[in-house]
Amino acid sequence: MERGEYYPLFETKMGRGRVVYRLFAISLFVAICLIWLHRFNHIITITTNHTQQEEEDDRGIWVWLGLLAAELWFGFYWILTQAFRWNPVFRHPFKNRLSQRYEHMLPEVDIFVCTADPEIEPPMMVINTVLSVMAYDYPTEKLSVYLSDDGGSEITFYALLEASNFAKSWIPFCKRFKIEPRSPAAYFNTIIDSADTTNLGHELVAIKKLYNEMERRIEDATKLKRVPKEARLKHGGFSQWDSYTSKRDHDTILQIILHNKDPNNSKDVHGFILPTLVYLSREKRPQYHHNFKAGAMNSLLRVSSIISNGKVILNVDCDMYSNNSETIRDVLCFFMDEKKGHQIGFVQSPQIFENVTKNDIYGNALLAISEVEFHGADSWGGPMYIGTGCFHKRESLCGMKFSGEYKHKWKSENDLFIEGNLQELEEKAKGLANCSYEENTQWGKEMGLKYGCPVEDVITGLSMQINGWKSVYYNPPRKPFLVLHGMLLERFLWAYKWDTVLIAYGQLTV
Ligand SMILES: O=c1ccn([C@@H]2O[C@H](COP(=O)(O)OP(=O)(O)O[C@H]3O[C@H](CO)[C@@H](O)[C@H](O)[C@H]3O)[C@@H](O)[C@H]2O)c(=O)[nH]1
Ligand SMILES: [Mn+2]
Repeated sequence: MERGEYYPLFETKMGRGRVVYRLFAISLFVAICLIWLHRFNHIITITTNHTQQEEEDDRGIWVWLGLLAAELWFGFYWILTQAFRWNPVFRHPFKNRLSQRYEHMLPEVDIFVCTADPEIEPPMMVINTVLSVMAYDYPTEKLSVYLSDDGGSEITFYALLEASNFAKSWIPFCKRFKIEPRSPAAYFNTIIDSADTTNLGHELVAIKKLYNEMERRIEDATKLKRVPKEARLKHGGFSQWDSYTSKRDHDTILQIILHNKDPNNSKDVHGFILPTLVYLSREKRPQYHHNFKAGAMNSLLRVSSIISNGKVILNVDCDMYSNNSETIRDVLCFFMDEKKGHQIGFVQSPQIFENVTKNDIYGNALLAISEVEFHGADSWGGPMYIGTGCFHKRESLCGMKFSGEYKHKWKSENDLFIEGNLQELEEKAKGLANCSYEENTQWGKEMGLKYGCPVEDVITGLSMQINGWKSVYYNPPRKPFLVLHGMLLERFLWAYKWDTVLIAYGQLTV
């Protein structure tokens, strides 16, 4: 970069075919107006002109009024939706420039994975998501992965311990062979599909064997609903379940599984540091409302603030794995752009389903939203936050308001200083995930995710925009995330969600 010259870290391109679409939209609008006019005219004629066919017309008027009402409504709705189609924009990050300029001062990134029920969301699925995000192409010492388990399940914890061991081989394998995607299950599926194993040879066979062994142990434990005795004896973390009564009544369970302060256990097979990995099951008591995912996310925000305090936060549901290992770098191009980056509060990527049938005759893939409407929203201050596959600046999520003077300082060093050893840190962090912590605070109102709404993500995103932040929609050809098992699992989850909504609004005790 020459002195004074500014090369942006991303560019925004207008959608092609805008003029054609606008002509089409205007012609449709004229047509809608003509239909309205026609209805009005006819209704006025038959109400004022009572001379001919009076009886017949009187009966017909209700049909005409009904049609007018329907057409007014649909026309009005159509006009509103044009905002999403009028000016679609597309974002293109330049990650080479990011590396050139900021490779040595890339920020810490915290990744929050949420799970809530080991039966609906099997531990194998959860750890595949965790492994996929641990294997991002990003300096591992700047990456922390937190699993929030609202199911408080020992099996999920056991699976995560297994995953932390497997990661020691998996992460170097991913980086060495630059494989995609980095969820082991998804990757092995692509291998079966393409049968292209020749260049990876015995290394692939070895890693697949390790994975299969781990899978068998976890599947066995899941089926038996019991953690193997040896595992329990080996890891002190299981003792935290001693005081456990039920999923809705237990102390905070928190375990820092991998951390660079624990040198014996935090390195991969080649001696390189692994990302920090933390298991959290926040305290639950029957007399306190847990506020579903929003409550879990807010606990994670506080707990992570004293363990890694990443300035950028990625939130994914456990049924959605990372499909592109470069996504963090791409997204940082938006946040770190010297001119436009300051105001960007969050970067949302689409929810794309892994294996929707090719023709998708029922429109299950929701392509109109992900391929058209969100691009349209992006030109009006940005898309909504849809709860998963979203990167936030910690400040925007914690309720800070954006003002014109605000400039984010990306420092080369994290300002977090950890006193004492890991046990002390765990104890301190547990306190932040207690039920009573939020009493008489702004959590759930002005800070963190908002409570009291089944679509907590949408209202949280809107309030960030009210606070002055803009958002960006990032939808590259290789999708950043894929939702697992297509719609089948999603259908189950919807059923489960409506159940939780009914519980919330039916005032049943939870
Ligand atoms: O008490 C709870 C309930 C749910 N979850 C997790 O929250 C996520 C989303 O819940 P789910 O039941 O799967 O809802 P969906 O309708 O599939 O989720 C969509 O809609 C939600 C509400 O708008 C968003 O929060 C999600 O991110 C978005 O994927 C899942 O990972 C759950 O494990 C918790 O952590 N605690
Ligand atoms: Mn879901």
